[in-house]
Amino acid sequence: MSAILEVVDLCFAYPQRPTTLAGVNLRIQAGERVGVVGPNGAGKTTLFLCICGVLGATSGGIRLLEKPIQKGQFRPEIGFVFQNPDDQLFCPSVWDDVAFGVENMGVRGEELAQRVTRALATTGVSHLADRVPHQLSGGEKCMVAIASILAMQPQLVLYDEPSANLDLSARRRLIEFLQCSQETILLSSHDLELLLEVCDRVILLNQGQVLADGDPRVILGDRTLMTQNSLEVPASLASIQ
Ligand SMILES: Nc1ncnc2c1ncn2[C@@H]1O[C@H](COP(=O)(O)OP(=O)(O)OP(=O)(O)O)[C@@H](O)[C@H]1O
Repeated sequence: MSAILEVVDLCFAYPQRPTTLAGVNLRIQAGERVGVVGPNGAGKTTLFLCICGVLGATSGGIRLLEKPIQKGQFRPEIGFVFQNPDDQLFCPSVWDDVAFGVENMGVRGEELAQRVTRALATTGVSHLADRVPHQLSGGEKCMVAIASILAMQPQLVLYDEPSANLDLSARRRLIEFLQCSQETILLSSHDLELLLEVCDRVILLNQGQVLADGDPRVILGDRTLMTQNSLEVPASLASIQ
């Protein structure tokens, strides 16, 4: 079966810095929901920035839908939801923000309106369409930022710490949304309980290398592996051991 995303021997170093990604290999099939865990500085965000072409690999390669990712080249098949929605929302209204990326793809008129309407409905924020983005709550901004990506109809969505700064009910809405979402997902988070609820596979990254790849309950429940990598077994798994 062909992969939607293939990362082969990916290495990356920031200028004048030691290697951040040291030979990452990853193969993701369409429809998978893959969590990425690892301690601070493990290279999770850097990996995402390479996958979406913001950073160029030092060596190795990335293929999305069998076509190589090239630095700086816009690929609408991939969407990146930033950790901080304020980095993503800058228009005078929510509607404009959700329309922005789609318009840049050259979509206009009825199709543009339909895509924005659908993305707002899918993320449960249709009622916010006329609001000023920077006046929204953290949870509202998070869902609007996701809507702005979904409107571009990506096949693979990268979520970088999507539950950071969300209260319990906003986090719950996010989990329910992710559980029903149709796209292939790569989701980096320190919220291991969220990963257990959403993901069917987890990758453990540390010092720029994939140290484990498999069933979330097996990997996140492995006390030795977790401790060695400055992580903790999530409470829901610790209680059943
Ligand atoms: N723009 C940059 N220039 C130089 N070094 C950077 C840059 N961005 C990140 N780094 C370094 O690269 C390493 C990996 O950072 P990265 O943000 O990818 O880790 P992370 O796993 O996402 O961490 P966290 O869980 O804390 O968000 C860190 O040592 C970090 O200091």
